[in-house]
Amino acid sequence: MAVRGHERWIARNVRSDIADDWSWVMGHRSLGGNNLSYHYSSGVEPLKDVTVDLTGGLRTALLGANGSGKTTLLRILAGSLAPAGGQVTVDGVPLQQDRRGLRSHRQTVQLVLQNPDDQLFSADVSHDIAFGPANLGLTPHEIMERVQETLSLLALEELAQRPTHELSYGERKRVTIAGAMAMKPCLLLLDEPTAGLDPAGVEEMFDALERLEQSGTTVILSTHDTSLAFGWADCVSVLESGYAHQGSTSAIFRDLELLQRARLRPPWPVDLMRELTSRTGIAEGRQVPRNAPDFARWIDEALARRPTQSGSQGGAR
Ligand SMILES: Nc1ncnc2c1ncn2[C@@H]1O[C@H](COP(=O)(O)OP(=O)(O)OP(=O)(O)O)[C@@H](O)[C@H]1O
Repeated sequence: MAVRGHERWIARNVRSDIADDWSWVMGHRSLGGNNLSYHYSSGVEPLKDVTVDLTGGLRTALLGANGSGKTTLLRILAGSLAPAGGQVTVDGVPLQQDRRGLRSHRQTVQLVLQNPDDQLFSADVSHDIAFGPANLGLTPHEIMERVQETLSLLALEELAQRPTHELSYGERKRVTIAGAMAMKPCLLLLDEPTAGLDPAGVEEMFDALERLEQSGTTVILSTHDTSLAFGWADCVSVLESGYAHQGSTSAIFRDLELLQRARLRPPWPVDLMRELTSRTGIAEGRQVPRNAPDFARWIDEALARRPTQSGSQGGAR
């Protein structure tokens, strides 16, 4: 069976130890949404009363089924859509929905939409990445520096001169992230960044996201892939019937009723743990391992602890 790209990435990089200890988070900007509501002119009301807290330095996954309002919420948080009710805040300060407030907000928060073709404007990759910085009034030298920095951060150097319309879907997705990153935002909101990517593309995407995080950017992504969120995120916000349910990743994925209501499947490690518990009698109650190598270690330990027929502790092998 092919190993999916993000699972390979998670196996190498997951930070499962910090899910319930957020005390290390310092020096980042935080984004909040308080009691947000929104309705389209068609009458559809995807957000009724949504409160989310996107803490700087933490990986947050926004989860929800198709049509649950993920894109709508991200657009409101990024300032590209004004909420019907409620407030967006940065470090607790309400966003002013006027020209000045929104301009400054977009330097702090950048949104990358799901479809790259909605955000590619220029003929070639370098010009596209330069588009945002040029609008900030930077000098040509500063713009060039930002383009080079971003190309290298996202491992896109070889594509620098390529026409955007010739790029593959995955390459176009990385270029749109590069365009957002060139604005040097504190928070990067990604709408379904892995949708449509093959396993290698997903792995490259997560490698790139990790480099962004190392450069001090907080990444928030939306997805309906619960296994991806379980392996990657520190905390999770689930959109369901116009409301958000937020908590640490381990707490949210313990709530199987919530997942069912939200029309989401439990992540594979949660499913596997339940299956193993019911078949082998190994007691649940500990944190579910987040990836395959952790799972294998946990099984080895559990088998070693099992009493043998002679009454002594058994060995796994
Ligand atoms: N421009 C629009 N006009 C009218 N209704 C819209 C518009 N955009 C979205 N909607 C509706 O709002 C609801 C939420 O859409 P949204 O795109 O925010 O959901 P989503 O969770 O991102 O979905 P998906 O996972 O399918 O991308 C859907 O019912 C959708 O049909």
